[in-house]
Parts: sequence; C-alpha cells; structure tokens
Amino acid sequence: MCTRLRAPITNTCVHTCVCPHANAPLRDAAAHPVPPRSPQALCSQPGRPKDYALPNASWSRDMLDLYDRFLAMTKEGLWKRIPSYNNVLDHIPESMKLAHEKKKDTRLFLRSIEAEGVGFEYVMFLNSSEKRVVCLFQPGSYLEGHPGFAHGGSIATIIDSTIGSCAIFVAGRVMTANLSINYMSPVPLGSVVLVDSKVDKVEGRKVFLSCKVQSVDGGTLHAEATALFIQLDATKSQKQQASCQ
Ligand SMILES: CCCCCCCCCCCC(=O)SCCNC(=O)CCNC(=O)[C@H](O)C(C)(C)COP(=O)(O)OP(=O)(O)OC[C@H]1O[C@@H](n2cnc3c(N)ncnc32)[C@H](O)[C@@H]1OP(=O)(O)O
Repeated sequence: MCTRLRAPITNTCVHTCVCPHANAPLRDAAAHPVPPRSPQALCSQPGRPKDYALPNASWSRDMLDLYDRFLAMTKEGLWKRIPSYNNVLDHIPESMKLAHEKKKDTRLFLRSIEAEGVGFEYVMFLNSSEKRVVCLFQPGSYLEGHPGFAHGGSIATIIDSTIGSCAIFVAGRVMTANLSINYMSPVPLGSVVLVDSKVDKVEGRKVFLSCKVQSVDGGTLHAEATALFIQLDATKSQKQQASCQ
C-alpha cells in the first residue's frame, strides 16, 4: 500500500508523508466544498466521555481533507484513529491503572482549553505494524509565541504527546526521559502540520523514537525531534504510590 501523501498544490507524492490514494485526484477547494458531516460523525458515543479527536467547526479545509484521507486508510485496516479525552485516565485501560490513580478534576494539558479552534486542535492515527503515530495538528490563536506563529513550547507539547502515544502503544506505560527538538521553520497559527513519529528501537525499558513536523504539502520541514521514553518499572511505581498516599 502506498504510504505517501500527495501535495495538494503540485499533485506530486511527498516521500515522508502518508497517502491513502496516490492516484486519486485531489479535491479542488473551490469546486468541491467540504461536505457537512452527519451528527453521528460529529458526536461522541453516548455514555463515553467526549472524544475531542473528531472534526469540529474550527477545522480548516486542510485539516478536514487530511482527516478524511486518514479515515479512509483506517477502513483498509492498517491505521486506527486514536480517540482523545480531556482526562488522561480515560485513555488508560483499567488493568493498567495504578492503585492511586483515581479520576479527579484534572485535565490533559492539550485539552485544557474547551473553546474550539483556539488551542490544540489535533487528531492522531496509529499504524501498529509500522510502530508509527501521525498527528494532524492545527495550532490555535491561544498558542501564540512569536507574533502569528505557534509557541515553541506548544510544538514541543504536540511532539511529546505524539511520540509519547507512539511509545505507549509499543511499550505500555512510559515517561519522557529526554526530548531533543530542532526548530527549522516557524508554524503559522491556524495552519495544519503533520507530526509523524516512529519507534526506532527498544532496548530493555528504553524506547527510542524520532519525529518530523512538516507542512501538509511536505514542502516545509518545521521541526525534527528525537526522544527517549522509559518504560515504568512496576516496583518503583509501587514505591512512588506509597509516597504519594
Ligand atoms: C494514547 C493516548 C495517551 C494520551 C496521553 C498523552 C501522552 C502524553 C505523553 C506526555 C509525556 C510526559 O510529558 S511525561 C512528563 C515528563 N517526564 C517526566 O516527568 C519524567 C521524570 N523522570 C522520571 O520520572 C524518571 O527519570 C524515569 C521514569 C524517566 C526513569 O526513571 P527510572 O524508572 O528510575 O529509570 P532509571 O533506572 O533511572 O533508568 C532506566 C534506564 O534509562 C536510562 N535513562 C534514564 N533517564 C535517561 C536520560 N534522561 N537520558 C539517557 N538515559 C536515561 C538509565 O541510564 C537506565 O539505563 P540502563 O542502565 O538500563 O542502560
């Protein structure tokens, strides 16, 4: 299967990105506006916490087009959309929770701004066989650093979370021990970037990963990162629990 994304402007394949249909014509923005979505597509499942990794009115055409492409790939079975909740414990299966981890009035940092479109708008997709997680990220106006551009800390946050999710799916409970980022080109607020992360190697409890942040057309490399995550040691975690109680 093709794993390249076609550049919307040039219609050429971009090597490092992901494409469901290499030969399919790309949607012309003016001629084919984004169709309205059914209520089922926009709402979370009843009885479940709100899933924020679903399209909302703030998502740009680029974001929606990319989302549609990845969603199409999920139907082929290799990719899975990762739901996203505002409480981190909702992501962790009961069997993997530590005894002291009870749900409180806390929020996952990236989901701490409730208003749509001003904070972190993102959705992640997992490819287990490639040990890879790709995040479609649209930074909102409250993430400003240099005027008009996303704060470097917000870029670090989305990289850490994307790489972290990749590490979690490969190695279970992990924490960031090291994150090294080279910022190459600023990310305009409201633009869409692809955060493409993969596991490079696992050595014992150490999980080494790398990541690229690129524009949708693949023409701009915004940032590159490497990271080390450490699988949590159950014995040490028990001791930490005891000291927290
Ligand atoms: C699905 C959606 C989810 C949704 C959730 C979204 C995901 C969010 C992801 C966010 C992730 C975060 O922000 S995490 C928050 C930021 N990170 C932290 O606060 C971590 C603080 N650090 C720690 O707690 C600790 O240092 C740990 C847990 C990282 C490691 O401690 P430890 O378990 O005692 O391990 P330790 O024995 O020291 O080290 C194990 C091995 O790793 C090596 N090692 C340890 N640290 C380093 C290091 N910085 N650089 C090089 N090597 C290191 C050691 O030399 C050793 O190698 P050897 O002797 O075996 O060869």
